[in-house]
Amino acid sequence: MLAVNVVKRLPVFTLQVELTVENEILAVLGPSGAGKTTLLQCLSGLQRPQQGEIILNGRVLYSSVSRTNLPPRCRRVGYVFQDYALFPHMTVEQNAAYGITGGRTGRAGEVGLHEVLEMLQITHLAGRYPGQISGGERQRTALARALLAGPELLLLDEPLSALDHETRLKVRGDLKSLQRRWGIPFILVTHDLDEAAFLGDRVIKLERGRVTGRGGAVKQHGEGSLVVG
Ligand SMILES: Nc1ncnc2c1ncn2[C@@H]1O[C@H](COP(=O)(O)OP(=O)(O)OP(=O)(O)O)[C@@H](O)[C@H]1O
Repeated sequence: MLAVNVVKRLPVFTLQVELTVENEILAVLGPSGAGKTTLLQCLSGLQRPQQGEIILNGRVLYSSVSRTNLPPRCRRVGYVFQDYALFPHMTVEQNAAYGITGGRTGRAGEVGLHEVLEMLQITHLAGRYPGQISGGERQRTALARALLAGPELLLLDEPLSALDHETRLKVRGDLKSLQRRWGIPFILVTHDLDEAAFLGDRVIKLERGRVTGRGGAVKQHGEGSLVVG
């Protein structure tokens, strides 16, 4: 379980978020500039909050009280970036294998590289380079790399935004079953209400750094409003 309570001052507002996430998908919805990426970066260790704490399965990743701030590589937090950030000079298999690090425990130890490639349906692309595969396939490769690092939490920043409509519909179903199979919390950032409703077991809406809506289910109610259920 992830427990978060952070405060981070930004130039135009203060990000102030308190939430817990079980082994489920939390969708974070909100307009551009609301602080969604900043929140993910605080969780992954790429940015440092000013106050609060972040606790993942009982491990303190950040605490302003005990002055703890684990570096990203020690957090066991996977991050799939909006543009997937694959290494262009490495094949699909090499990119995915980059996630495997010696001595780490977790699902990556049990489930090997080839099983993950198989699960994500990219085995036949193992020898290709990122420039030779589609957007959806690049996304799967980035997911494979993130999962093979054995994360206890997976962060996905607009994971479907680079995909066309049809691929998006397919991949979002796959993402949901992947989370069920992997059994760790996923936090997924999106602008898209429909996507949040489909993917999120729970949804929060972030505006100017504050949670302005929480719901178990999102219903479209007029122009993009969030009905807290
Ligand atoms: N390191 C930083 N230093 C200064 N300002 C920052 C920093 N990171 C983010 N900001 C500012 O904080 C606000 C929140 O940005 P953030 O990228 O978190 O929003 P977002 O909700 O992810 O937006 P988008 O959906 O457009 O990606 C913005 O006003 C941004 O300009």
